Amino acid sequence: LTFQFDELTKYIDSHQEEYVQTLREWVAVESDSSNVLKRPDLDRMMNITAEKLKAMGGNVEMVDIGLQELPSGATIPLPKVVTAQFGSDATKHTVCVYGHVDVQPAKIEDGWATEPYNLTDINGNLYGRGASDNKAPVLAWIHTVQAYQALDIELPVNVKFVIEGMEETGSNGLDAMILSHNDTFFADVDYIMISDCGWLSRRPALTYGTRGNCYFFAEVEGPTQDLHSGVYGGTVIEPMTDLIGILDTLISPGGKILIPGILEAVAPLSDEEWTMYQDIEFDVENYKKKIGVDHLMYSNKVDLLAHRWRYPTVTIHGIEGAFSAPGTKTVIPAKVIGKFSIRQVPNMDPAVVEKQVTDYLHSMFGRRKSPNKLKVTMVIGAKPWLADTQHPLYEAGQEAVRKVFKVDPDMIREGGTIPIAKTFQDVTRKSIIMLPIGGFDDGLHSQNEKMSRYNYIEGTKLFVAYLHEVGQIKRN
Ligand SMILES: NCC(=O)N[C@@H](Cc1c[nH]cn1)C(=O)O
Ligand SMILES: [Zn+2]
Ligand SMILES: [Zn+2]
Repeated sequence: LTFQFDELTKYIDSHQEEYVQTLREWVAVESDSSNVLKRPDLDRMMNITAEKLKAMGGNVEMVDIGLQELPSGATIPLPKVVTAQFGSDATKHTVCVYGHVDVQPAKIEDGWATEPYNLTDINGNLYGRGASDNKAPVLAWIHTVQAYQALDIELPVNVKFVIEGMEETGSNGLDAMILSHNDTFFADVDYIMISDCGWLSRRPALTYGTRGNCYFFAEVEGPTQDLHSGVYGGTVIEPMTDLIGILDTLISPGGKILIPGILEAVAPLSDEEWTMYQDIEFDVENYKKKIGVDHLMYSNKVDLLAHRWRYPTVTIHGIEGAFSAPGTKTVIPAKVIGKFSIRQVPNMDPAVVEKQVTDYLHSMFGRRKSPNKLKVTMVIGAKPWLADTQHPLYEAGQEAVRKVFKVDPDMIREGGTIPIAKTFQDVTRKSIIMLPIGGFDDGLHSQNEKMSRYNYIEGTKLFVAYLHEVGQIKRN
């Protein structure tokens, strides 16, 4: 079978506007999985995804994954997971592409230069929430199959899809779905492909590790209702003061995690890793410029990469119930919920971390002798994932990158989390590769998230080439 790469890339180039228009339609759906009020939009996004795959002749199912329990105790249906299958030739490998079409929240008031849900092209950059994370990569995979179909070129592998709508909130319900479909949908899958991350620089990359994440709520409850801070201040032991006090014991100003046991679990950095990081092209000054800071926790490349990829960190995200609007409300909030997360790395175990954090916060709170009530809950416990870079999947990735971009890819890890990656690895026991097409400066989860046309279109070509390369891997 000769590989008709030129025909395929020409087809992709000539359909660029159509691909951008589809991305525009997808970005217009406010599929924010963290806000239950947006659930109808998220459900609509899952339907749009399923319809797109059906229109291409895929064998599509919308899998019911049960209910989501809300903090109030009420339940709502989780968005359905879309599965699809193209081809079932037993002589070929079967790959399964995983992606998500839910997004992080975004409001123009957060400081966006353009409407977050109106895809806006500025100098070849397509700005919009979810453009890079993860709608364009999912579409690039779909367009890959479509390009083969349109040119009547046989797919070199059978292609399956698993597209979910809860990734940004920890992939609720997906673990159980994978377990229950392991002997059916996943039985003939050979390899799993994920494109939900970005390059480190302008050089294309292959990703072989992600951090996990343990996300906590620390709720401090005091009076039965909010109080006037002048009338009651000085007499009441304030929940917010307690909360800030205990949150401040999590991490030192220099970035050292202060919770006993956490750092002890971390796999030490090997000499081999140190050398690998040393050889990676990473411009520290550029990195600082991109995020708009003069100083970082560390000044040298290896420390920075190691702390981005393979050491844990604590981030305090916000406080629910706190006064945060513009203006000067003089209130004592009655109940506040501190939200923080701890990125996980080998050999940390979320179940152990949950106990370490809960015990530690209760002991710090105990020292305050406060009459208020503290409740600590871990709401997400996602494990880290690490791949074998010597696997033929990675060789195939290198070959495909060379074919499309004429360079060797960086071999990188990702500081973010794909909560389901480790479950795929443990339950299906199939090899996984992460094949990013996002740019290093896409602003994921941030204001002005974007996907460049270049990455979107060349990324589609990369996937086309990659399927060919995977088709070449010898079958056992
Ligand atoms: N694109 C991957 C991504 O952004 N994943 C989220 C998943 C997550 C982890 N904890 C809560 N959500 C991330 O923040 O890494
Ligand atoms: Zn994502
Ligand atoms: Zn994300």
